[in-house]
Amino acid sequence: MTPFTPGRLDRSSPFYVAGHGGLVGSALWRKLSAEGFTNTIGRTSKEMDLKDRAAVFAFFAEERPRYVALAAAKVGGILANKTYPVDFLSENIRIQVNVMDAAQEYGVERLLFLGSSCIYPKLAPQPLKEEYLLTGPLEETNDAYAIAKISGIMQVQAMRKQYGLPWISAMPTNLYGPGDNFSAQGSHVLPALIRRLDEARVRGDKSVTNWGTGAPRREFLHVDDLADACLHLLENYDGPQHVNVGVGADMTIKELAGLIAGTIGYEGALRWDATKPDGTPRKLMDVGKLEALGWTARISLQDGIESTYAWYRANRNGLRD
Ligand SMILES: NC(=O)C1=CN([C@@H]2O[C@H](COP(=O)(O)OP(=O)(O)OC[C@H]3O[C@@H](n4cnc5c(N)ncnc54)[C@H](OP(=O)(O)O)[C@@H]3O)[C@@H](O)[C@H]2O)C=CC1
Ligand SMILES: C[C@H]1O[C@H](OP(=O)(O)OP(=O)(O)OC[C@H]2O[C@@H](n3cnc4c(=O)[nH]c(N)nc43)[C@H](O)[C@@H]2O)[C@@H](O)[C@@H](O)C1=O
Repeated sequence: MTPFTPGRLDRSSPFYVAGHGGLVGSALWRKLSAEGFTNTIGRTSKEMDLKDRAAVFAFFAEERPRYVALAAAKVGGILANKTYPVDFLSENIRIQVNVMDAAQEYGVERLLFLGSSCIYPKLAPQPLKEEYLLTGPLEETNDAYAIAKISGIMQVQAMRKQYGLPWISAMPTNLYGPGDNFSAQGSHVLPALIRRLDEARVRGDKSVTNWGTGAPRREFLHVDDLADACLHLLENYDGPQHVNVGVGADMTIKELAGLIAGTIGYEGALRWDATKPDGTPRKLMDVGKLEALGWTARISLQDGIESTYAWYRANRNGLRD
């Protein structure tokens, strides 16, 4: 078989963005539009439930996408993952299996699967290198989700082995940006803090209480940088190993809360509720592989928080619960 050489994607070929209405999918959609893609396809979960295998096969038979970005998933923060492990395992596995099986059946040329940094062992050495996958036990608050994501990486690798398909996987660190989920219970920490601290500022509260000890360290990547990295990978990378996507720097949750409070002008005290889970102590990506492929993040955390806060203020009345 002739080895596949990645290169520029054809701008007029059908490109299906699974999950095009979500945080990542909508950023990918913006990126593809800005790059001149003219045949981008999306379906909401109401229009097509990706858990419905027959519907997914019918869609691929009809639309015949040449490229696919798999950014549809059941996604949530630490509490949602801890509370609903069955949903995070079962829904994600079904979505991935249906989309990838149909993509194989209908000859999709390039597919990018999106996983998450939670695939790595809870106590893996830092920074997290791609080869640390499956070297130790997972973090308990999101092990079901992580197993679903690991099975997605495996499915991509299996498609490569069995059918010679040049499909790839990317593992983003914690993401944020316009279109994020700002719900009180289900969201990730960065949007949760923007909302909580802004509401406290408006009410004039003297203090706010956040989850956990504030000691865990996390890395935050703006979703527009992620979308840029996804297209870069599709045009410049082919290989069985997943590729980390991050900025290569992290901070404590306490530091993040201080940064957000400063940005939005909240001057009250920040308190911590240690009865809530901390999750994994640290998740810092080694981004050496991606840098060697010629990509680095561009949006600073300060700029990203400012623009995300502006987006939140402009859209907060119509947000999902
Ligand atoms: N957010 C983060 O911090 C991180 C995210 N990721 C990964 O990025 C990807 C996208 O996440 P993100 O954009 O944040 O998630 P969102 O929750 O913002 O978006 C999820 C998308 O998936 C779609 N979807 C979910 N279930 C179904 C279904 N049964 N049928 C059809 N569509 C469905 C939703 O469609 P609809 O809105 O129409 O229901 C929505 O468009 C995921 O794979 C996630 O694991 C990785 C690392 C960090
Ligand atoms: C992307 C990633 O996201 C999840 O893992 P996580 O990194 O632990 O994500 P998180 O953003 O929810 O929490 C980060 C830290 O922040 C603390 N924290 C404080 N206050 C709030 C708060 O108000 N909300 C939330 N959610 N966390 C808070 C919280 O206690 C924790 O210490 C998984 O879905 C996982 O599967 C995954 O892939």
